[in-house]
Amino acid sequence: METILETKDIKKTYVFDKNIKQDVLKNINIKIKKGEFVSVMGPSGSGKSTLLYNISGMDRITSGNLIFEGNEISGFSENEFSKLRLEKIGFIFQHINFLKNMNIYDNIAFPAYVAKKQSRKEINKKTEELMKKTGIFELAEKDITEVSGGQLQRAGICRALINNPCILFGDEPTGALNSKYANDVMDIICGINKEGTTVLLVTHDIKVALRSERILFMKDGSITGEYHLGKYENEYKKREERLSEWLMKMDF
Ligand SMILES: Nc1ncnc2c1ncn2[C@@H]1O[C@H](COP(=O)(O)OP(=O)(O)OP(=O)(O)O)[C@@H](O)[C@H]1O
Repeated sequence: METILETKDIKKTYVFDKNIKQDVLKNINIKIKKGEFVSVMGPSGSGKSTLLYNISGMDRITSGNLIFEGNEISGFSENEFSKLRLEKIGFIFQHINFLKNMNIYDNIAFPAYVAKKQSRKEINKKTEELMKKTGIFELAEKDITEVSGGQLQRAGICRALINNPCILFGDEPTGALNSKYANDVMDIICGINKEGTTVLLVTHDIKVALRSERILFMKDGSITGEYHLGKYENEYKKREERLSEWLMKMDF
């Protein structure tokens, strides 16, 4: 299968002052295949979110190579990264940051208005389609303060998908939700993956990781293990046993 995203020896170093540096990502080499569903797990502070932000173009790596759809992008300018994020990348945050003076519908459609790749008619069609798919169509006119956390998270997924990204990143996308909402959100993400979108999530939650086909384990800024679960089917119990056993071996 074709690789959509590859990292070669990427590093991220935070410099606090002249003498204090922290290497948060240390020579990370990963390959994500087109259409794959990958989760990143690991202890708190191991660098999972930093990895996600750096490989999605939200933040800049310190050194190494970042290859997206076969093109080296680590040297991109801010403008080039903005364009790439807008057109090719979807990102679901744990705590969605919506614009306060816009209703849910316009918040979802906003990145499409900015990208100017779709006509108004196409944007409306896509927005409605996504809102129906995630079960929030009736909330279109609502203010962001008038909906539940689970509904807001679904709206965040719609916004992340409005420009038809090739790859969807999520930083603890179910972290702020109760288990019912978390399950619904994961059903939606799995559905999107089945339709062909590559998904890469950071999670602490084994239930979320169980939906993915491959788990990367991070410790102290390095990928220290990976586990192939295979495509999510119905053999939930067996997957849970296998993954729990592996995570125990990884000291998680
Ligand atoms: N902007 C920043 N400036 C300085 N240090 C940072 C910054 N962002 C993260 N760090 C540090 O990098 C390390 C890794 O943080 P990161 O948030 O990536 O870990 P994580 O594995 O996602 O943790 P958690 O599971 O708790 O969210 C931590 O020591 C953190 O303090």
